[in-house]
Amino acid sequence: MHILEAQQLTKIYGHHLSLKKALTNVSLSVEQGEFLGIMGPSGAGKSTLLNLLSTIDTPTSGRVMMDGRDITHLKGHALAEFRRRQLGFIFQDFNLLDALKVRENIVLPLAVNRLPVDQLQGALTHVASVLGLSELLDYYPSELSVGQRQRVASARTLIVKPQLLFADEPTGSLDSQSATEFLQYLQTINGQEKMTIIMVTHDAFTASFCKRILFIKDGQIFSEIIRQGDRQEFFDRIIDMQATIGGGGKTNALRSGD
Ligand SMILES: Nc1ncnc2c1ncn2[C@@H]1O[C@H](COP(=O)(O)OP(=O)(O)OP(=O)(O)O)[C@@H](O)[C@H]1O
Repeated sequence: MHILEAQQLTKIYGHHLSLKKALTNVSLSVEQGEFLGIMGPSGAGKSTLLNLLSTIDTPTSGRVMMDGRDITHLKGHALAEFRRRQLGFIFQDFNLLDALKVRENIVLPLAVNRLPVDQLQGALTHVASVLGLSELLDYYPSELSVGQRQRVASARTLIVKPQLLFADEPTGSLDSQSATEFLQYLQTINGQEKMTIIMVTHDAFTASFCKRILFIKDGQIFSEIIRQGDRQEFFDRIIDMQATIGGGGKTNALRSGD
C-alpha cells in the first residue's frame, strides 16, 4: 500500500528576476513500512523534495498524497493538526528544553493531548527502552552527549507514533559511534514499529541502513537502488552510484565491525 505519493512535483524558487528551478516533475511513491533514502550531489534538490513531501513547503505545481488524501495545500489549523498527528521530523538541531529533564522533554508532545498518566508513562517507558534511554530519564540535556541528545529528540518525535518519519541529515552532527547506534535504532523502529522513514543524507554509510535509495540530480530522479544483499553490498552499490552521478558529496568508509 502506498502511504505517500508525489505526482509531478516542480519547485521554482524566487520571482521573475531570479528564478531557480530546484525540482522538475518528480513523481514517486513510498510504501507503508519503507526506509527510503534520498541522495544526490549538493544542490540537487534533496531538501527541497523532503520539504515538499513533508508539508514544510508547497510545490509550484504537482501534488502530494498521503493515504490517498491530497495534502499539498493544507493550511493553518488543518495543517498543524495533520503534522502533529501523522508526521515526525528529525533534524540536526535538537531543540531540547534545557530546563526540563529528559523524561519531561520526551513526553512534551503528549502533554498537549492530555493523556491519562498511566498511558503517558507506558508510552515513555516503551520509547525510552527502544532508544536506549531508560537510564537517562532523570538527567538534564546539558548532562548528555550529542548522540544521547539526538536520541532524546528522536524519542520526543517517536512517542506520538507518527505514521511517517522525515529525517534530514540526522547523523550530521554525530560521531561515528553515535551515528551507528542512532541508525541501528532507526532500523529497529522501522522493523518493529513498521514506521515509514524517509531520510535525506550525503553519507553512504548512513544511507546503507535504508532499504531503497532514490538518487536526485539537477532536480530530477536520476536512478534508484534497492537493497538486496547485506549492508556492505548495499554500501558498495551506493558508492558506485555516487561515482556515476558525480558532483561530490562526502562518503565515509564502512566502519569496521558494522
Ligand atoms: N529558499 C530558496 N531560495 C532560492 N533557491 C533555493 C532555496 N532553497 C534552495 N534553493 C536552491 O535550489 C536548489 C536545490 O536546493 P536543495 O537545498 O534542495 O539541494 P540539496 O540537494 O538539499 O543540497 P545540499 O546537499 O547542499 O543540502 C539549489 O540550487 C539551491 O540553491
